[in-house]
Amino acid sequence: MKADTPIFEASHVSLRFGGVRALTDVSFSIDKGELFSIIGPNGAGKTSMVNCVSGRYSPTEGRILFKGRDVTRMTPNHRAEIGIGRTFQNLALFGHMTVLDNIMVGRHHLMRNNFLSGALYWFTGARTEELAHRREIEEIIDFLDIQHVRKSIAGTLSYGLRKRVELARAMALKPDLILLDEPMAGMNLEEKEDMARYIVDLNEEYGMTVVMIEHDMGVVMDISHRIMVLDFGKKIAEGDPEEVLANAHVRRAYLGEADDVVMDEDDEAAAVEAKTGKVA
Ligand SMILES: Nc1ncnc2c1ncn2[C@@H]1O[C@H](COP(=O)(O)OP(=O)(O)OP(=O)(O)O)[C@@H](O)[C@H]1O
Repeated sequence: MKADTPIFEASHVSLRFGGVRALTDVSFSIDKGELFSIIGPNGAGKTSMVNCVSGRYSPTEGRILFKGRDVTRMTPNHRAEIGIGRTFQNLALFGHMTVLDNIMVGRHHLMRNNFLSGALYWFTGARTEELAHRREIEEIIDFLDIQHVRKSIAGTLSYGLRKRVELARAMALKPDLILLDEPMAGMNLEEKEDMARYIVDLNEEYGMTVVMIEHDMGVVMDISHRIMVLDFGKKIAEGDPEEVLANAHVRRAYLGEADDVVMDEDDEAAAVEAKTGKVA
């Protein structure tokens, strides 16, 4: 990858579900080290976009590039292997397993050796590998302040702590790009503040590029370097927090403010579609 190649690029991405247009011709790019947020009203296409990045959905049209490589048709597992990690809007932890085991699950693909393979374990370097692996996991556990619950069963923890464990699992994959789907959802103010700090630190200290969907505008404006705004599946604005806040399209989409932006025919059609689920 050339030094100036963006770590991620979406080029003219459209996504349809039958007659519903979830995304229409969305293009954007993210530089290595950015903390990039995607915002927009309900149904704007944020989750659809993130799913196109993670590989859960394949765009109907357009291309997805990661580190300069075309990954448009690559499976989510393969994308995870090359450095795209994610958390989910709804928690996806194994509730009956311990915190530690949940985090280890995230790491399996990184391990060259199967460390359960008996005698080979001692002679193949698997043991050294496992020790290094454990050390890194413990570092992440310390980083997210979850030492005190490492042996607890995940399903018994508070919601805020479970969100943190889920973040630990995604971080354990050592992704270059981490997708955070509503990391503050359902949290109280204190939990939100903690989570915001962890996200800034994982971006700055671990050097992970972050793509975040979040409904809490205070947090988004506070920690994002750049923000893309979607409305009815289209990109309506992109820029730093100040630019986005000052943008007339955004004010209308969020606050219902009248402005001098006139909807074109496609916008009207998308609006009808979003309300009725039918292509106009
Ligand atoms: N699997 C699906 N099948 C059919 N339609 C879908 C599917 N996923 C999303 N959509 C539709 O695509 C549009 C965009 O949805 P999406 O979930 O991406 O929006 P969002 O911005 O993430 O919304 P929210 O903030 O409510 O989570 C909506 O009209 C939605 O109903």
